[in-house]
Amino acid sequence: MPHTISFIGGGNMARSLIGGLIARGRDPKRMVVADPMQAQLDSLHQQFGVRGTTNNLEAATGADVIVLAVKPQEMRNVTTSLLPALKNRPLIISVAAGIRAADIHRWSDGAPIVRCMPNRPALQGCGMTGLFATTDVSPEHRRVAAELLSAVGRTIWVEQEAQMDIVTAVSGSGPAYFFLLIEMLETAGIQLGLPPDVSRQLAVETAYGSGRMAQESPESPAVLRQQVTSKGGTTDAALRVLEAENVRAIFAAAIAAAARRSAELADEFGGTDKT
Ligand SMILES: NC(=O)C1=CN([C@@H]2O[C@H](COP(=O)(O)OP(=O)(O)OC[C@H]3O[C@@H](n4cnc5c(N)ncnc54)[C@H](OP(=O)(O)O)[C@@H]3O)[C@@H](O)[C@H]2O)C=CC1
Ligand SMILES: O=C(O)[C@@H]1CCC=N1
Repeated sequence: MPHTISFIGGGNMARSLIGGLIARGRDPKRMVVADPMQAQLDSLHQQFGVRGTTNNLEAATGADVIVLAVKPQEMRNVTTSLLPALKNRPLIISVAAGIRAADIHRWSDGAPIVRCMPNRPALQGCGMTGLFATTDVSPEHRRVAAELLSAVGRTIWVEQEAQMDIVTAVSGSGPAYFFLLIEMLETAGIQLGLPPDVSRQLAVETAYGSGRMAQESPESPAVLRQQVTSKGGTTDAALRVLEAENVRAIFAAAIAAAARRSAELADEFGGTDKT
């Protein structure tokens, strides 16, 4: 019998996971979602047929797996409010940025915790999720968490919890960097004289094709880039501008800022535990 899953928080990330799981055959009747906004619950019900409630405790009671999909700021209150539902030791999966396993473990009175950092393309079944669990989490619970997230894309375990901050910066936030690049390509195309719909299509399909090629090709992204870049040609002209403007340093600083912010969120809204 597949697990019953309770989502606490029905926002963007929960929507991506619920939609991705249902599209890949999970039974919406074995899921429930809790959110304070009735409109949010109605929209999830309409789109995916999943039951909603504004009562977190009701949603969590009897679930085998509880996915905490609220903002890091809410994690402490939400977890402690679920305590009566945690007596049967359901698995807690946290997708919250930053918040450390030891803090959730403490707030939940010792529940097994797997931290997951998925990303929004989970909705399309092509998400990327980094997972981390402390050594006391059983192989069975690790398997359940990995299986759940594998249903909506690829998964990878990290060994050190601090690496989850870096996963968050690279792949959790990562879709936003690619969307920004798509926006910038689209805008540049329009400014140079293309109709907006033509420019949008060129930008989106180029991003899709490049991602697929990077995924499927045995070559590294650096080699694939070189294969597009004819000496003295158009790509070379563009890349020279990007390198001269220090695009690599800009991206390195941006991603470091995201990783730093993840660690800060843990300190601000978690506690002092560091593992
Ligand atoms: N968005 C993304 O791409 C990713 C997000 N994450 C993580 O997922 C978590 C959720 O992010 P995201 O989905 O973007 O945020 P959203 O704000 O879209 O979703 C959070 C939802 O939780 C609801 N909520 C607020 N308080 C409570 C409460 N006490 N009990 C139940 N539900 C509550 C919010 O309602 P209301 O709006 O009314 O406050 C909102 O609908 C975060 O911790 C984030 O770090 C991880 C990976 C990627
Ligand atoms: O921006 C955020 O904090 C969340 C975590 C990763 C993606 N969105």
